[in-house]
Amino acid sequence: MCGIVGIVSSEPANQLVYDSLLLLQHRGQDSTGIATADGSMFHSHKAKGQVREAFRTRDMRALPGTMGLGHVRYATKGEASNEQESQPFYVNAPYGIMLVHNGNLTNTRELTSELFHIDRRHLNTTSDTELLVNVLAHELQEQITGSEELNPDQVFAAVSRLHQRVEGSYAAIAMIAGKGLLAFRDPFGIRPLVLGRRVSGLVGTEWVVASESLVLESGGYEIVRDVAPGEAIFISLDGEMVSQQCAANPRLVPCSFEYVYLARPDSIMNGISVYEARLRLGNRLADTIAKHTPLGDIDVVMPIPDSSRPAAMQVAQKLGVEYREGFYKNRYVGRTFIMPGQAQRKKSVKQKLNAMGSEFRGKNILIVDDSIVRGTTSKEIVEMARQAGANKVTFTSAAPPVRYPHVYGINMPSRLELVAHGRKIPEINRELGSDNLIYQEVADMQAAILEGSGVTELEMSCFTGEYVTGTVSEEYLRWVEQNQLS
Ligand SMILES: O=P(O)(O)OC[C@H]1O[C@H](OP(=O)(O)OP(=O)(O)O)[C@H](O)[C@@H]1O
Ligand SMILES: NC(=O)CC[C@H](N)C(=O)O
Ligand SMILES: [Mg+2]
Repeated sequence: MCGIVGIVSSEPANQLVYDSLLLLQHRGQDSTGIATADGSMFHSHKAKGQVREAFRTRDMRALPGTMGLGHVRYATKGEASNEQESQPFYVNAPYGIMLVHNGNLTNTRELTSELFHIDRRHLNTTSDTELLVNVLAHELQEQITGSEELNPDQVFAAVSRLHQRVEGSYAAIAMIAGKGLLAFRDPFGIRPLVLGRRVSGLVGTEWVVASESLVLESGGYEIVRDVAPGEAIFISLDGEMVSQQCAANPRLVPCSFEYVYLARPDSIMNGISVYEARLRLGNRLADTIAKHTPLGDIDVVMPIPDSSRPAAMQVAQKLGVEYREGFYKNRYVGRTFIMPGQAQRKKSVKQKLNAMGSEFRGKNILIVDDSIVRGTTSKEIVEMARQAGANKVTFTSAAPPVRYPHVYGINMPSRLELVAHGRKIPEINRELGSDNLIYQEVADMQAAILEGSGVTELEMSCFTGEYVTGTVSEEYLRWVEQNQLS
C-alpha cells in the first residue's frame, strides 16, 4: 500500500514531511524516503527501515526547501530490501522530476518493453514506480514544444496520456523542479489521496496531498476533498492550485482492504470514516455469528490487536457477550502482515502477541480478527488460546475469505499462500485448528463499508476474483506468482 505525502509550504518542508510520514507508518515499514526542492534544486535521502530509524538530524539538515515529498514503502513489486527501489524515484528530464507512488501497476511487462524499445529510456530497477515516473517524464517531454514556460495544460495532457498507457493502481505525487507539485490518481481511484490546505494571513495558502486525512488533521490543515479518480492537481511554487479531470471514463472503485485493515481508523477516505466502517463490519458480522452459533456457547468476545478492535467491540455489544482483551500486544513490534517474508511474519506474531491465561482458562472464546489472509496470525492465535487453557475456540473474520491475489498494491500475489484459496470453510477451519470458523459475507462487507456514503462500487478482487482494470488475466496471475517479490 505505501504512504505518500506532498507539501507546498512557506516553511521548511522537511519537518512537515517527516511528521506526516510518522503518521503514515502503518502503511509501510520497508523503507523511508524524503525529497525537497529548494528553488530548482532537489535534495533527497532514502534508507531502509521505518521513519525513526531511517532519518537522523544530519539527514534532515541536508533537505532544505519549502516543497517536499515523502514515502513509506510496503513493497509490492521488485525487492523489498533494495534501497535503490525505495522512493522517491528521480528522472532528470524534462526539468527534473521526483515521484512517489502508492499502488501497483499491472502492465509492467508491456511498459518495460515500450519504454526501452520505443521511448529509449533506461530502467535501472524492477520497480513499477520507476516505470510510472518514466512514462510521466516521456509524456511531459512530448507536450513541451519550443521554449515557452511549462503550463498546467501541458501537465494535464501528459497525465491524460499516462492514464491511457498505464494499467493498475496508482496514487502518485511528483515534484517538477522549479515548477510545482503534481498529484494524480488512477481512473478507478483504487488507492486513496486527499487534498488539504492551510491559509495563513502572512504567507497565503499552503497545500498538502496525502494518503490519509489524519495527516491533514494533525498538521492543522483543512480537508479540501479527495483527489477524484483520474484527476490531476497542480500546485505552483507560489501556491496557486489548478485541477483537471484527465481520464476518459473515471469511476470511483476504492480498495475495500483499506477499510478492512490498511488505513488508520481515524482517517476518512472517499467520504467514508474508516472507524465507522469497521464498527458496521462488526455489526454485520455479529448478525452472521448469531445465525451460526448458539449464543450460550460463547463466554467472551476477544479482538486480535490492533486492527480488529472496533469490529470486535460491536460483535460483543450486539451479541450481548462480555468483551475481554486476552492478548497483550507488544507495542514495539510493527504490523506483521506488511513485513516482507513468511519467516519474519511468523516470528513476529509470537513476539507481538501473548495470551493472558486468566482470560482463557476453561472458557469458550470467540475471537474476532479483521481479516485472515495467509493464516499466519490466526494459526498462532488459536494455538496460543488453547495453550492458555481455552475450552472452545471460535474464530471469526470481519472480512470474507481472501481467495484471490491482490494486484493493486497489497503484497498477496500468490494464490497458493492464501489459506482460503481453493478451500471450503470447514477445510480452512481444520487448517487453522479452530473449533468453528465464521466469515463475513461479501455482500455484508460491501454494504457495511459503503452504507450512507454515496459511493456505489468497491474494489473487492481478493474476495471475489473480479478485477476492475485490464491485463489481469489467468496468464498474468501465473506470471505474478512465478515472479514474486524478493
Ligand atoms: O492471516 P494473516 O496473513 O496473518 O493476515 C491477517 C492479519 O494481519 C494483520 O495484522 P497485523 O499484525 O499486520 O496488524 P494490526 O496490528 O494492525 O492488526 C491483520 O489485522 C490480521 O490480524
Ligand atoms: N504498496 C505500494 O504502494 C507499493 C508501491 C510500489 N509498487 C513498490 O513496490 O514500491
Ligand atoms: Mg491484526
